[in-house]
Amino acid sequence: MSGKPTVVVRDLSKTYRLTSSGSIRGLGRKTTSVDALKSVSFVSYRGESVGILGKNGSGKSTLLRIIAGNETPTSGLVRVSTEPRLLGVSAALQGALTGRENVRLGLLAMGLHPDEVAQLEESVIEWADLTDSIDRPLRTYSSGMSARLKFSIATSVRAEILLVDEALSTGDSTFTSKAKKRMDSFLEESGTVFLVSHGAKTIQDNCSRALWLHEGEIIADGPAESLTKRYRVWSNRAATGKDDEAEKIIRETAASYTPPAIRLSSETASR
Ligand SMILES: Nc1ncnc2c1ncn2[C@@H]1O[C@H](COP(=O)(O)OP(=O)(O)OP(=O)(O)O)[C@@H](O)[C@H]1O
Repeated sequence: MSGKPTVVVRDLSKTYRLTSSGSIRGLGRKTTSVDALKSVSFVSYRGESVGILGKNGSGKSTLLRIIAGNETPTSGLVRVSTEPRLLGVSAALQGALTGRENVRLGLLAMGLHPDEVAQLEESVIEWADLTDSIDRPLRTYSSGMSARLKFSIATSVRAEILLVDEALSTGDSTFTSKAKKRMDSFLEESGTVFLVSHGAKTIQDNCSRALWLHEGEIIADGPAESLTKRYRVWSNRAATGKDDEAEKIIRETAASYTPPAIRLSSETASR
């Protein structure tokens, strides 16, 4: 990859510590910890669409939240070329407000001036294909309609780094292909898209590169086409109870992965 680096992640780890009241009268409170990410390293470049694959609880959303700056890592380094925009289907839109009010609120929340909001509003609604229902409360929308609206709001303003958490798997096929076009035009303008999914197909259809997270660690980083094929085989073995075979795939995949050695130009310069 010859483009400019957009996200640099080095030795990133995240441990959540949970305290529970373990016994009567709060005596013997227990602290447990979850290693959500373990020494994750990679560099993304302009023009790349990077899929983050992995089973439930493998650390995908945690990684995205840390890149977005919404969460602090326990250790490690994250550098971004510009402020990333995180687009997640679970992010807050207000059910009691109309679609239009949500568009305004969303755009204002993204830091736009009210004049810019007024200028963009109609195009956001049009892209989401919600002209007829835009003045209805959002809570009356189907999940596909909400996903379209959210995607339209979040992608209406250019960002060099776009982080998408599962949004594409919520819509119907028309929306999925529209969303893909929008992402492609974004990539043509030299952005980087990160897309989180447990669905190999979503990643295969939308990404050039994939990272496979397993229990908080990257076990593969490579072309989406070949990596998603391997992931599918693993996923099939795991789902059909062929645990030994699934485990073997994980072991072999992890064994052939070498984390990148990352040195920042500032570090090189100081030598
Ligand atoms: N705020 C939190 N407090 C405690 N544990 C957390 C928190 N957020 C995530 N975790 C734990 O960290 C691990 C990774 O979670 P994360 O949501 O990043 O995984 P994921 O791959 O995105 O999962 P899914 O595909 O189910 O959304 C899980 O074990 C999860 O329970």
